[in-house]
Amino acid sequence: MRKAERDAVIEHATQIKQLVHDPSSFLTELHIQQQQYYSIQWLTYFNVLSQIPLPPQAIPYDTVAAKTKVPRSTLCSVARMAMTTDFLCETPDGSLCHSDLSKSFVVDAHLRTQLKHMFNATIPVMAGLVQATERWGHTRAPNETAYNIANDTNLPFFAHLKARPELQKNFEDYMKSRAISHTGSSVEYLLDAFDWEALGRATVIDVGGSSGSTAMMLATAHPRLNVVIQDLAGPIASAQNRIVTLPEDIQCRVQAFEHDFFQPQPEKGADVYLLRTILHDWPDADAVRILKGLVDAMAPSSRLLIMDMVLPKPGSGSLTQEAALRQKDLMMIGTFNAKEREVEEWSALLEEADARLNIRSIKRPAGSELSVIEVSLQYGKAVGDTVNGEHNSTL
Ligand SMILES: C[S@@+](CC[C@H](N)C(=O)[O-])C[C@H]1O[C@@H](n2cnc3c(N)ncnc32)[C@H](O)[C@@H]1O
Repeated sequence: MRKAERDAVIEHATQIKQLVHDPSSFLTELHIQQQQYYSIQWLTYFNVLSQIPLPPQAIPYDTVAAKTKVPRSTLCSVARMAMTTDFLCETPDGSLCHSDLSKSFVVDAHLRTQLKHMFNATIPVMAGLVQATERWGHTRAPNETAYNIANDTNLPFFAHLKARPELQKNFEDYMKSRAISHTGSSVEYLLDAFDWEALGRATVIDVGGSSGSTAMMLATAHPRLNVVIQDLAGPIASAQNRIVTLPEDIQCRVQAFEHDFFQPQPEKGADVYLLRTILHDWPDADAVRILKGLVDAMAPSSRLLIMDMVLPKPGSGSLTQEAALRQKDLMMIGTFNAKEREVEEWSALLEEADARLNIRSIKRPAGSELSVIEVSLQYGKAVGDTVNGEHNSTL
C-alpha cells in the first residue's frame, strides 16, 4: 500500500475510534498503550527479538528464556502483550515467532536504530518534562531542559554529545537512519521541493549537515552540484569517512569542513544555503543568530532553503499527521527549550533576522513531515511563485 493511502486509512480509523470512545475506554486504551510500549522496550532490552528465528520458523518460550536469561513467565506475558499490537506472534503449538512487523526490526538496521533511539533517548526526555518545568519554569536556557534531567548533566545537548562520543555516534546513526529510511523524513523529499536542475552548475552549503546524508544524496542526484557539508568536528570526521567511499565522480563534488554556525559563514555568495532540521533545535534568539550569519554571506541571487516542520493549526488537518509533528515539537522543547514553528512564527523569525529575508514558497512534498521554505534576500514581497503543491500553503 502506498504511504498516502496508508496514512488515510490510519487517519480514518483514528477518527472513528475517537467518535466511539468514552472516558473509561479512553483510560483503558492509555493503560494498554503504555504497557505495549514498555513490553516492546523490555523485549528489545533483553535482546529477545534477535533470538527468535525468522519466519516461518518458531522457537519454544523455554529456549528463548534460557538464552536471554529472563523468567519464562514474564517473557510469556510481555510477548503476549506485544502481540496485541501485531508485534510478534505465537504458533498454534505455543512457540514464539516473528510477525512481519517485529521481523522488520531484526532485518532492518535503520529501523532497529530508530527503535533503540526512542527507548534510550526520546522517551526518557519526555519523562523528564514534568520535573524540568517544575524546576525551571519559563527558562529558555539550553541546559535547563528535560534532557538535562534525563541525562543528569549540566551541559546543553550538543556539548553533552561532544563530551560523550558514544552518544554522539548514536545520534549521528539515528539522524542517518531517519534520513535514509524514515518514511516521513527521508532526505529524498528535498529533491521534489526545489528546482535543483534550474541552478545549473552550483554550490550548495549544507549548514549543520551532520555526517552528510543530504549532501551525498544531492550530489548523486544532480551531477552539476558541488555540496559543502559544514558541522562540528565529530560529524565532520564521520562525513569525511563516508565521502571517501563514494564513487569518484561524486566524491570530487562533496566536501566536509568543520564550521560553527554561530561564527561568520566563510563560504560567501553560494547558490544555496541549506538548513535542514537545524533551526528547530534552537530558541528564537539563537535561530536569529544563525540566520544573521547566513544573511551576511548571501548574494542577492543566493537561496536559503529551510527544511523543517511547519506546524499546522490545531485540528486543521489530519490528526495523525498533526500528532506526528507535535511529537517533534515536544522533543524540541524537552531537549533544547526550542520548538517547531507555525508559518507565522517562521515569517516573524526571518523578519527578525533581516527584513530583506523573503519567503518565496513553502512546499511540503506528499508524504513528507518536513516542508521546504525557500527564502531569498530582497526588499518587498515576492509574488507569483508562492505555491504549495498538493501540500503547500500560500502566504
Ligand atoms: C538535528 S541535526 C540535523 C542534521 C542534518 N542537517 C540533517 O538534516 O540530518 C543538527 C545538526 O546540527 C549540528 N550542530 C549543532 N550545533 C552546531 C554548531 N554550533 N555549528 C555547526 N553545527 C552544529 C549537529 O552536530 C547536528 O549534526
